Amino acid sequence: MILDLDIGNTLSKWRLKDADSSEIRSRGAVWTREEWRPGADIPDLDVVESVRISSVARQAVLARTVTLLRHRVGGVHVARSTPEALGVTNGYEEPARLGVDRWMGVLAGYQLAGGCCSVDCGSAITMDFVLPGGRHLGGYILPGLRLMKESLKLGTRNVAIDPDSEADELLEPGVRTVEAVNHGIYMAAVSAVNRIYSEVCDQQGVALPLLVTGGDARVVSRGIQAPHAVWPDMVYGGLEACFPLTAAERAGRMSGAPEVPRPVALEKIRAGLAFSMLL
Ligand SMILES: Nc1ncnc2c1ncn2[C@@H]1O[C@H](COP(=O)(O)OP(=O)(O)OP(=O)(O)O)[C@@H](O)[C@H]1O
Ligand SMILES: CC(C)(CO)[C@@H](O)C(=O)NCCC(=O)O
Ligand SMILES: [K+]
Repeated sequence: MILDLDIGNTLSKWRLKDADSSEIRSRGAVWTREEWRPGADIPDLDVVESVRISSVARQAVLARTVTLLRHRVGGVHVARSTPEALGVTNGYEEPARLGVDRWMGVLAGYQLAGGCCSVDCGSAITMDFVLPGGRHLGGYILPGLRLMKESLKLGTRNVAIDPDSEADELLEPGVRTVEAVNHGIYMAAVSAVNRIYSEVCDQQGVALPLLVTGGDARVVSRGIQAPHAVWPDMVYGGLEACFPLTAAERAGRMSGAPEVPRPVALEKIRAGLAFSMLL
């Protein structure tokens, strides 16, 4: 079995992948804490042959996790943000400072769709752009839905947006605090994603495929106007591409990769931007 780990600021996600059949056997999430330990909610390490890790937690958390795993597991692969990988050049002035979860998303997106915009709706919402040809431009970081809600300190943090809410319900003015906050932060997030996507496509003169991942991907997706695909395993896709271990991975296939819809014509994106400026 292969253990894939995506250690975020809030949650550490894991999945177990069968190295022979490439099937995902189990998955879960635990709070990111001081130390990552196998336990009731974490897989049994006895069945694990290799581990692949993407971590944006404090260095000490990663160091302890790796030390613990090296005692028990043969191959431990830790992803890093590098100046170049898999045909993509990192756009950051200091490439190592780009969050490795973003870098994994960019590499997975590029492998799947070529030039693209990758959006990760987690503790933070990040957007990254790669042009066809592989130049990563850099991106945007904004607070995620939960952080925006907590920062208001209105006692609404535990009332999450129902992921099944319709986008047009969330557009309406709220008539209770919880509703006003939920609708407000939702609009802040989706307006930013829609605007940034359109602006960058306009500036670069290319309509890019759009991919969305992260804990809040499903709800944010409902408000994204451009054609896009939700890919919950996008960060894991980057790990598969960087450290291919199975036959399918060596052939360039990433588990759970979605069909990516063709982007709308650039003229349509530009017309949308021009229209919103007129009002
Ligand atoms: N059980 C959960 N605990 C916390 N957040 C959850 C949970 N389920 C869904 N969410 C939502 O997922 C978001 C966190 O997404 P994700 O799991 O991608 O974060 P993360 O990996 O910790 O983020 P980051 O990588 O930025 O630290 C929160 O904003 C929250 O709204
Ligand atoms: C922005 C987050 C927190 C998103 O998980 C992560 O990618 C990170 O810690 N990045 C480092 C800063 C940067 O990417 O510029
Ligand atoms: K994340």
